[in-house]
Amino acid sequence: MIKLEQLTKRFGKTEALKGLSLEIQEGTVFGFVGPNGAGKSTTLSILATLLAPTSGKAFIGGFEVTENPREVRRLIGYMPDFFGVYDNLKVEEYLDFYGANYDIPVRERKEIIPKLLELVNLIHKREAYVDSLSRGMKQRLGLARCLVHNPQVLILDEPASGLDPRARVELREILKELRNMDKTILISSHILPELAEMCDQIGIIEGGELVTVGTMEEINLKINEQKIITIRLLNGWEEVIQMLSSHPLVTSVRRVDDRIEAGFSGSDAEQVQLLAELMKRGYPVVAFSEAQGNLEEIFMKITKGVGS
Ligand SMILES: Nc1ncnc2c1ncn2[C@@H]1O[C@H](COP(=O)(O)OP(=O)(O)OP(=O)(O)O)[C@@H](O)[C@H]1O
Repeated sequence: MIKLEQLTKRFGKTEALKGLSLEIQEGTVFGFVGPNGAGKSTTLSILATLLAPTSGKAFIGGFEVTENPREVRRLIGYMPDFFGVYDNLKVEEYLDFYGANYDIPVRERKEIIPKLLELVNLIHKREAYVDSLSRGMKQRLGLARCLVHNPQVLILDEPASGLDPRARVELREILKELRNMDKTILISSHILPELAEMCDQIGIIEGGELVTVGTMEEINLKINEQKIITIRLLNGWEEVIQMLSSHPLVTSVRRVDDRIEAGFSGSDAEQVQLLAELMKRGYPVVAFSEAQGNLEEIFMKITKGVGS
């Protein structure tokens, strides 16, 4: 349903996307995760036909986004990460305005809009001014807006950002309903756990490149496979960093303040061996431990390690 082929995008000297390739099957809820500046919004804007790639191709439903933008726009509903201000527009009028933009006849709009407001739990706010809505309500209205023309594909840029836990649960429930309606949904976030429960598949992007793609189970496995070992020394930092860099089970090494953080893909026994090796060589190890962290922190460390 969605296909990216070697997509690149340059903004002057900044390479926002460096040859991104990805395929998303119909009916999938796909989570696009990465730290700030990873290239998520750039990718979604290209798919939404708002930005042209520097090279490469992007297809939705078989239509290439730069060659057939009109067909693509009919297929997609796009929710940007930023909401404008809508003085003096009521919730219902707001949706009616967007429906008119898609040339939906008045009679149909009168039928569709209450249904959409039911779907996003805003029917009780139909007469309220858009500006008076809470952030969570505005996000849900944004969702309703991109559903006005009944698109098959939804592209949602950071829809959960700035929402409190309850508003997030509500959003998740709506996405479940949309999934049951067989929509293909591409949703971005910089927080992995935020997407973990609602997505069938996750793609992690960093520095304009795809780091990994898989089901949440597969991603969890990868994360668990890789431990982060923290080492503190009295001295000899450079030598230890060099030794670790050439160690076959060490996947990344960096110095952070008064410690070294090393990505390690070995077993517990191999971890013991690594420590033994450091001791044997006489390095003054003050501390050697596995970094504790929640899913999010570990994810951030891994993406930093892989991207740099
Ligand atoms: N219009 C622009 N002009 C110049 N540089 C840009 C522009 N848009 C994006 N960039 C740069 O491209 C890179 C990717 O940005 P992008 O907004 O796609 O990242 P992101 O993953 O969506 O991050 P965030 O979560 O912060 O929105 C960044 O380095 C950003 O500064």
